[in-house]
Amino acid sequence: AGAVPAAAKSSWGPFLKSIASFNGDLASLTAPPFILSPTSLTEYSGYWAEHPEIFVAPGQEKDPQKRALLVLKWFLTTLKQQYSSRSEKLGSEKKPLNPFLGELFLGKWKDPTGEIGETQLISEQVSHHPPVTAYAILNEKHGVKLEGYNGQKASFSRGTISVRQVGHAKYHLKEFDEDYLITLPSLHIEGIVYASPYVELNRSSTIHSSTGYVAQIDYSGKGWVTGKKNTFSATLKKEGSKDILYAIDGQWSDDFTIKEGKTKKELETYSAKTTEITPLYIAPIEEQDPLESRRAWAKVQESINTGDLETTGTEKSKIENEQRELRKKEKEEGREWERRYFTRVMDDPVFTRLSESPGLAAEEGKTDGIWVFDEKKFSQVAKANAGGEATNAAA
Ligand SMILES: CCC(=O)OC[C@H](C)CC[C@H]1O[C@H]2C[C@H]3[C@@H]4CC=C5C[C@@H](O)CC[C@]5(C)[C@H]4CC[C@]3(C)[C@H]2[C@@H]1C
Repeated sequence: AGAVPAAAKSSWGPFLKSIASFNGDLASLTAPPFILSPTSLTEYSGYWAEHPEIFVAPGQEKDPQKRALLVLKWFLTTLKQQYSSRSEKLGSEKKPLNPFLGELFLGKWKDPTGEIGETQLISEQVSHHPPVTAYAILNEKHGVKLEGYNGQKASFSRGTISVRQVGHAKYHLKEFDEDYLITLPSLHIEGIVYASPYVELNRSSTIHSSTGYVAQIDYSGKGWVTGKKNTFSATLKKEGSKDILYAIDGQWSDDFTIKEGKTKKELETYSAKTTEITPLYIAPIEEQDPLESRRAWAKVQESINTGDLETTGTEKSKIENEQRELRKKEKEEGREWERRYFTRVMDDPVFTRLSESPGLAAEEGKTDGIWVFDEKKFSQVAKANAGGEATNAAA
């Protein structure tokens, strides 16, 4: 991780004091300027499919057991970008912009080859207090749909910030009418006292398939055997069986190897470091909806990038004041902000069926509702936009 300029270190002291009285709301932390990222948290939903070819691979596999392995492999290949891409690119973990209610982040991974087809990203901040981001990633050609939502419950102790993720991801294969319920790993931020924070994943997470396969991923961080960071070991089993069908071991930010459960035969080694990611295409700012992150935060992002703290402050307050006005008006009119692509339900059949599987502590999804992608709303927006284009063309 990059060294922190001495001057910046001086602001680290007050920051460390501020986290000593940390109340669990990450957005409330007064992060020092060098930790502020110009990226909004709504953009993090894109980390789920930066290798579209791996994201759609299960849709082309006829054998259900191999499909379950390909879903586990895809999940593991998303971890490096999810949890260490800021450290790799920017020298340390950063504090993302805290999205406002209704903020959108829309993009697509194009496919010049024609084999993968286009993969669309829809990310929406469906709650501000507490912050919850819902997302859907759609690939029509292979009938693959990922939908999910996540929030964070954070605490601070012994010099590290621990984050439990609330929510889940649901990977659906249309051709096989198959679902995979994915739980989100807990994490903690190491290196805070050295003013060079980075994420390490804790404990374990699971993937339960409607075909009865269970993947468990155990994150051992600085493995006590290897001493290497980001170490994990994963197994794929049939529900109720002790037999390991496949075992995957290694580092989610580097290499990991897929082995046959019984024979330990090495089937494949994946290199997270060398596998190219596909860039996400985002519409130019002038074509974006005012609610889209990079248009809404443009002035704040600009001032963070130029280190102009004062403008960052004033531009952020403008957005926060606009939001307060909107909430006040909604309250007076007795209505709630209309989410554009997602709906909150108290029960989701797939979630219920798969979360009954033993060992899946998914109770948090049941407390204040589950956010699901609303196909009806999506097609209405698409029609409205298409209509819009048509009228522009007509004009
Ligand atoms: C916050 C003040 C400060 O300077 O703290 C020092 C550090 C920057 C720690 C706080 C921030 O660390 C960031 C890491 C962020 C998570 C990274 C990846 C993901 C996966 C994604 O799928 C969902 C979101 C999630 C969990 C991010 C949530 C927000 C985190 C914890 C940032 C912290 C504010």
